[in-house]
Amino acid sequence: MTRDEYFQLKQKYANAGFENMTDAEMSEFVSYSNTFAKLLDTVSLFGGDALNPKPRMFYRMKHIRQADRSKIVSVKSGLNGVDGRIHGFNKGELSIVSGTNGSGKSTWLSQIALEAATQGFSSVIFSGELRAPRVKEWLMLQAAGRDSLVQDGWMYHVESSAREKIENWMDEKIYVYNNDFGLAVKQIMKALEFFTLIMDVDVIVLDNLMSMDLREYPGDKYEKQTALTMELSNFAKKRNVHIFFVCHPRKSMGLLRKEDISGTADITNAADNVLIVHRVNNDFKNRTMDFFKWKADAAIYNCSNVVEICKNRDLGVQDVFAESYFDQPSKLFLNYRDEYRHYGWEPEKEEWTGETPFDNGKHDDGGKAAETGEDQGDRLEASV
Ligand SMILES: Nc1ncnc2c1ncn2[C@@H]1O[C@H](COP(=O)(O)OP(=O)(O)OP(=O)(O)O)[C@@H](O)[C@H]1O
Repeated sequence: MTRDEYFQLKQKYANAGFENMTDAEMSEFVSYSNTFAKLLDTVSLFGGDALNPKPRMFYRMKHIRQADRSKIVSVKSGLNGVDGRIHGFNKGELSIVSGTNGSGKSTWLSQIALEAATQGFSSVIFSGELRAPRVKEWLMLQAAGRDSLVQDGWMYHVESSAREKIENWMDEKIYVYNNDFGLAVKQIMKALEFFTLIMDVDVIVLDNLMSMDLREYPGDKYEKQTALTMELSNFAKKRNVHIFFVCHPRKSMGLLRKEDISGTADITNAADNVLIVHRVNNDFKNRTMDFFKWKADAAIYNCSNVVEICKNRDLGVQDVFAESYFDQPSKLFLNYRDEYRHYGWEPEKEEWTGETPFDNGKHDDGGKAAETGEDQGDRLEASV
């Protein structure tokens, strides 16, 4: 069949109704369909052929490779209640992190950069509100952990012997954007594009939407925010990084829900994960008792911060509350009160288990056993 014949037949049958076809037309149609089916296999209608590869605009089923979950690279947060349920944060995806002022968003994300570094991933942090020295100080305290801090009045400092080791270890693993280069979002995106092209970057923390200057984007406030979120989602895929994007809520009172996150629903729709960091204070207790009908003695109220998974596109997880215990001196989110989080700057050391020949080997963790992975997640849901 020539090209012209093919197009003539295609035209002829484009709007053909089977009921009006003669036998001759029907057999012509059948042979056309057969030819067409062969054409699909040989001609580059749905993408290129071996000699002339082109991206396919539409896939046929047999062209679609089976998803291989073993190829997904994910960064663990270190919080068992989160990692146990969503198996970490996949590269190529976007997470929105929200929470009221002071709930611990920046603190947790700074810790994730350390967790990532310990797993061999590198991160870039944009902090619109904290200057680079402050970002570094928080990272230093967290990396040092309780055992390598010295108290000075109400302040804590990293022991001088640990300081240099931590600094050297973090040096090419965690980068901080210099705000002097501007907070205009186009400039930040250009800088990230350039940086991720020349350096291996796995995680980007953008803290936060409100501190970015969106004036260069068209449209009203909400359209600008939506445009940025879509751009971040595409950027994460294109550059194969995981982006944590901090978005404040629209309201400052009441129990924060996914719908209260700033901007329109487009922001959370575009994200692969939506997480809310809550601080477990009296307000949180009262409002969750009211909203979820949790009991006053629910185990979740023993912890200090909760990370709520509101949306997880990959595994469909939602309504999971991951408990954490905030360690004030080191600013670490811990899985249980006396946990020792180990970061890559120091050699692995045996964690103190509290076991002596005379006790029953239990941690002082508010009555809960230390657990990891799935078990922890299951327990958390059961505990409220
Ligand atoms: N449960 C807690 N108990 C005591 N202090 C905490 C707790 N959680 C976080 N903090 C501390 O509160 C301060 C504010 O935390 P952080 O900046 O991480 O909050 P945030 O949610 O990012 O706030 P913002 O929305 O204002 O940027 C930090 O010094 C942090 O270490």
